[in-house]
Amino acid sequence: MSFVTIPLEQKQAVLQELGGIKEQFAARHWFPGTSGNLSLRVGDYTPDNFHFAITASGKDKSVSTPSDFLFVDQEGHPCEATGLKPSAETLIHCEIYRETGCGAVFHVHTVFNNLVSEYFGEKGAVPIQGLELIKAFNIWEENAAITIPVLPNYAEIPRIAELVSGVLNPAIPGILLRGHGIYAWGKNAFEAKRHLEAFEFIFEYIYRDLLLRKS
Ligand SMILES: CSCCC(=O)C(=O)COP(=O)(O)O
Ligand SMILES: [Zn+2]
Repeated sequence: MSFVTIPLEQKQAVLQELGGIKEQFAARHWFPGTSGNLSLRVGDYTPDNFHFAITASGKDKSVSTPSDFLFVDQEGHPCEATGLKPSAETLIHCEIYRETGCGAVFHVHTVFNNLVSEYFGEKGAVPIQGLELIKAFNIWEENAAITIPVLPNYAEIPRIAELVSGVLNPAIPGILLRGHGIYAWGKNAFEAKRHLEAFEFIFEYIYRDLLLRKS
């Protein structure tokens, strides 16, 4: 494990932005039962050398404390002296950064993303067509059809992380874990938040659409 010195101003900016996002998502009840994790990259990026701030594992993400986040390297190891433990799902964040070069990765558990991931779990992908919110992914084609990958929710996170590169579609900034939640990312926190909000809108739409069609 090698420690790096991240300039104080960079650290403060990242922690402030990530803390603000955490508060907004908590207000939407997007972190039930300590679930969910958020990360924001800091400094330069190459696929084999990057650093990011990530939520500490097992915390109540609806409260703000000085020990909410820590900084880790591209392997998910703390890159500064700390007593905090990174999110249990840090390796999935590492894999998404490595594959996409993105700037932020947000993971939340919601009833809608869980229901939809389970409904389409066997198929391995959620199909969507013609919704306006697809434009939030920068896809502007009329009546666009997209699919969101769904990965199995193995107990061992490295087993999930190693599947990410095989299903990741660079045009679709999200992956569902079956019966677990969504990972959404973007080039920065603003974009990752826009993507996550669009995914959540779409999942609620799919759920309600399926109900309507049944009745
Ligand atoms: C109680 S939720 C189970 C773990 C999980 O899926 C999650 O998102 C939170 O884990 P973390 O280690 O990031 O707190
Ligand atoms: Zn989770």
